[in-house]
Amino acid sequence: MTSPDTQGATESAGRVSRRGLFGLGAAGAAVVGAGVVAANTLFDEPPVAHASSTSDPFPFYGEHQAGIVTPAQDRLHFVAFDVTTSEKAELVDLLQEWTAAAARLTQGREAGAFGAVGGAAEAAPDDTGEALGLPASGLTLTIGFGASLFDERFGLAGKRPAALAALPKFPGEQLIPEISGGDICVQACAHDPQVAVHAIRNLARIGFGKVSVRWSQLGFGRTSSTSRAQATPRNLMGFKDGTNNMKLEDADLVREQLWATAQDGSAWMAGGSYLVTRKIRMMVETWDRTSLAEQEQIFGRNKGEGAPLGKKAEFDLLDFAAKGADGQPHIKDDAHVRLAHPSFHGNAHLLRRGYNFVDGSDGLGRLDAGLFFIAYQRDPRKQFVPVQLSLAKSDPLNEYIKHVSSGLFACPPGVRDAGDYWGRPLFE
Ligand SMILES: C=CC1=C(C)c2cc3[nH]c(cc4nc(cc5[nH]c(cc1n2)c(C)c5CCC(=O)O)C(CCC(=O)O)=C4C)c(C)c3C=C
Ligand SMILES: [Fe+2]
Repeated sequence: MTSPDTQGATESAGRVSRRGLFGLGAAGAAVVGAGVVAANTLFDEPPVAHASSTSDPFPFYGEHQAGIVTPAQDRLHFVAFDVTTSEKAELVDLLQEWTAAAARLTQGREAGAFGAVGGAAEAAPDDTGEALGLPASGLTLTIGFGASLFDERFGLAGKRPAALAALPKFPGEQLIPEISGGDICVQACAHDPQVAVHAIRNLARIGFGKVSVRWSQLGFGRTSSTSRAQATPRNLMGFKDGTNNMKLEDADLVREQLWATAQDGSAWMAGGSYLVTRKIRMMVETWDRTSLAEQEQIFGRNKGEGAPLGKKAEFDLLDFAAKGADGQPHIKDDAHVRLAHPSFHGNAHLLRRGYNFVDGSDGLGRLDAGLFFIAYQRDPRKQFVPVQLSLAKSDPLNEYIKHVSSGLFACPPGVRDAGDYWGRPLFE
């Protein structure tokens, strides 16, 4: 683990981060100005293994992409791109450029070797500059490929994984096509919103002429824990969300239910995972006029502790058979946690990693707010789909929510080292 102090020491020993650049003073700045190449070679230093504070970096290289089991950060900028070039070689070039930029950005460095102020005055800077002086802030960048990328344009049709099958139409959903789907997505998570936005902005800048932004979403206040070391946060309905989530410590579950394998049918996805996004708008004004008892019955947990109804503590086990003095089950048959529970879906788990969103108000005095639901899994056909079918059919929560956007992406395995790039096994 690297404490802020030891990280500072590493910087003075040679690593040039955005923070280091500003700590160098005039003499150091002159060295950086003359030494763009030097800054680039220093970049090969191994990253720290774990982030110990909210400013530290997470490793970029590894078997799996960061941003999946990584303890969920507080902020999100999610973007979906459409690919506009029809040249496969240009797409591969872009993925290589993006990977190099992502490797730098996630370590708290600028997007390009020259940076916001180190290049020629006549050229546009290769970093936009708004993160100068900011640390890595736990930034992770996670890429995914949508089903539409596997059409005829790039000769990938034969490599489309069966698990990337279109999601069925769910009862009640009101999807807006313009904010759904996309050829490529990038999920940026960080503890500082400026760092997440900076990363996506620079990837979009690098992609100019090859991709265009289809839609994007900002999120705040993670609505899940992905590690037992994290406290369970609350969603905008005021309930603890993420209690029974898959956690990185659940090694067997993570291996069985999160990571795709070559035996699943698409060798290039081995070590990857499938991502489902759903923008779910909440009618918060209606919810806020609903009694506490009804709110708790809808979820099947109490609002204060997050405990299962009939139990006391948050992590007490759900008991769907337990009945109260009135002979009725504490947790109703249509409670959200019962409908979504793995035991009713062939032991199907999800790794939920969603965020709250508030996109201002809707012009009628109502908050345009809700949950940007994110879930990773090994096969959405066996995991997200059955759970969501059951929720869409019977969940009383539906009176207060509306699904307005949907995305499904195949997130490839991690980038192994500086010679590798996002999606290489797919394109080779
Ligand atoms: C299809 C998957 C799911 C969608 C969509 C979904 C929407 C949604 N959920 C909440 C709030 C809570 N969900 C909770 C538990 C929970 N939810 C899902 C799946 C979906 N939720 C699962 C698999 C579970 C875990 C069930 C279990 O095993 O116990 C909870 C309880 C706390 C927790 O365990 O996380 C809350 C609260 C909202 C508000 C929402 C849509 C807006
Ligand atoms: Fe849920």
